[in-house]
Amino acid sequence: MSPVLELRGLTIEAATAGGRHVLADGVDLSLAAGETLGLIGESGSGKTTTVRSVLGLLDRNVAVSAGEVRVLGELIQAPGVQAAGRVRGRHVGMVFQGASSSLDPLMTVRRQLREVARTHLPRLSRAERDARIAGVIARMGFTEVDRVLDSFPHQLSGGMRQRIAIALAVVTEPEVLITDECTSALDVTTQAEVVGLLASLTAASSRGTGMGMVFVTHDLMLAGEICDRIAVMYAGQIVEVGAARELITAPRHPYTRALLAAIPRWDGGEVRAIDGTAPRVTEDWPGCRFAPRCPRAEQICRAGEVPWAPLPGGGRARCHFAAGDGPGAAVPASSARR
Ligand SMILES: Nc1ncnc2c1ncn2[C@@H]1O[C@H](COP(=O)(O)OP(=O)(O)OP(=O)(O)O)[C@@H](O)[C@H]1O
Repeated sequence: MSPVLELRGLTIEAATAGGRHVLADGVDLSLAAGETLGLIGESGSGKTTTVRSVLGLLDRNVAVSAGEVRVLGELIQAPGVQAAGRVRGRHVGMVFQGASSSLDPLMTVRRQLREVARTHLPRLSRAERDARIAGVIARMGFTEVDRVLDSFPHQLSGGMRQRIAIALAVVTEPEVLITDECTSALDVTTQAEVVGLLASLTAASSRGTGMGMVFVTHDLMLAGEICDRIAVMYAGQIVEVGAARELITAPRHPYTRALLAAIPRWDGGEVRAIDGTAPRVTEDWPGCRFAPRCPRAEQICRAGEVPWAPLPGGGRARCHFAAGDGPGAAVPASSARR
């Protein structure tokens, strides 16, 4: 089956006073119907820029300089092509961090949902749209549907508002849902509720509407819980992609391994912060971008473009040493010999 969302060689640049910066560099990703793809990486790695390009919501000084984005096979972003408006809201839904605070405080939930439905589902009758709206509120786990629909945002809790933000994104039954740190501002219990809800939406829709989800987060363990596959982004490049379980239990790229080592553990195991900071990338950056922070980097890593290495579990990693023996054994051949 063809992917619902496809990014091919997507390169996004920003024009700044300090010159051109590459915010996303040759990003290749695809999302199948009903699949949840995690996009993870440190702050500033380019996750938001990448997904905003799908929505056509890039800043004015930022543009796609190479590659393309397709939704349901249709070209919506490429150099000189900006057609995301054709799919945004109808075929691609979005939920951002703090999305609940972007609800209109002066409109009831029902009115806000009606506006979205009227804009994107003009062929449905009013009765059909209202039935769709009541249905989506029930799917969000609300039992008192009319009470919620007649509420103003301030009458609802933060977690309820976030569920309304999700309802607004999925009421059109989009084929693609993009969520960007949409649970970060919530307390742990509410976060668990919202994550469970998102998981149930894609699980249900994989039999029904086939909605695929891109789940942007800096939280690798959360991505592991909810995602089928995970793509790890570093300094504008995807450096490892694989099945979620495989990637977390047997990470191959040193950056993925470093991210895992930086997660606090219950068993008192050592937590290792990643030394240094991610670079801002200008146009010509030779070699592996993680090399300056990588404990295992060798001369070859700094020399030129690093090819993708296919991994045993079906994933791939952009590291010369990713195919080493054993789980996570992405070590240079010379170190391995020592
Ligand atoms: N309009 C802009 N002009 C110049 N640089 C920008 C612009 N927007 C973003 N950037 C830079 O692009 C890089 C990637 O930012 P982006 O927000 O995509 O990263 P992120 O991985 O989503 O980070 P976070 O998790 O903090 O949201 C950062 O270095 C950021 O400063």
